[in-house]
Amino acid sequence: MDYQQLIEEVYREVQAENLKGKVADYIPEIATVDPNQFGIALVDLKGNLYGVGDYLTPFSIQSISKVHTLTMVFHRFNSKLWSRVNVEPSGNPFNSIAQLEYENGIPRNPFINAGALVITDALCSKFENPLEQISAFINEIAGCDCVRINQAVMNSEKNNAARNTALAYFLKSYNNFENSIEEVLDVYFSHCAMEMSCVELAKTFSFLANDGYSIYANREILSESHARRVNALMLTCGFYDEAGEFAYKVGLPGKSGVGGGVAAVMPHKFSIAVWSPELNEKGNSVKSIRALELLTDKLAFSLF
Ligand SMILES: NC(=O)CC[C@H](N)C(=O)O
Repeated sequence: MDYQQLIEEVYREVQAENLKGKVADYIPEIATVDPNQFGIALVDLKGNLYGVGDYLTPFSIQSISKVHTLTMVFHRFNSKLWSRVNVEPSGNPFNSIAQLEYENGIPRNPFINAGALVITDALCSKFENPLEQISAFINEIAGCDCVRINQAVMNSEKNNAARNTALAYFLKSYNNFENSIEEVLDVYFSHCAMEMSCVELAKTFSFLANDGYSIYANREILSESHARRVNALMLTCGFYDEAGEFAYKVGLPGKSGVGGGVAAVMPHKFSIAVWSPELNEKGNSVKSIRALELLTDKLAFSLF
């Protein structure tokens, strides 16, 4: 399969469809990006890179960083941490608070905001400088010094933090929060405000297509069985209340962010990152999802 030709074809067809959505505006700084940008990068397991469109332009990875932070604590899978967060799809918006109350402060999964806050809290308990550790980890698995935290995006989210702050207090009221709320939120907003290009992001997901082994870090990042579990979580929970539709249409484990990025993996073949800022009403990028749907259609295979 000629991957370059494949992604160019997908790119052209998606552009011709002229799909429309809405750039996330609850983080005002994100709303300032040019909505017409669109890029695709694919990285195979030998490290060959393929790209089209704005695949070298950095963008805000937002919730996609929740896969990286989860990976950093995953070896504690059998430990106490996993009584603090579940592994079930939520069927609710990413920032929903309702479910947290009737499930006694245990978030449904690590990818909704409440669950990701628990993971960031665990990183704050584990490390003296959690943000430095997160950046160093992502740089290592990307094989380059590519992580940049966009301070304007970070401040913009911090100044519009009512919902996430409420979630954190709610977790605390159920004793499911160990550190200071301000500290954890700062680390959370900062890792969400990391910027990367499609090609850098695809590299950071490569280990998940490769049974947990990173060809960039030259080491096992997760055991094969843990890598499979992170992929299972992405498949069932990576797109919030659109996870079922993504599995149905695309059939790959993936994770979206409100910056318009989607990263996905085809186990044993490649990782891919697609970016386009306009989102549907579920907070997922319209063009990125359509591109991945066309891609697996043309490849005529997915996980299934
Ligand atoms: N889905 C997302 O990308 C949401 C991330 C964003 N930083 C938030 O907490 O709201």
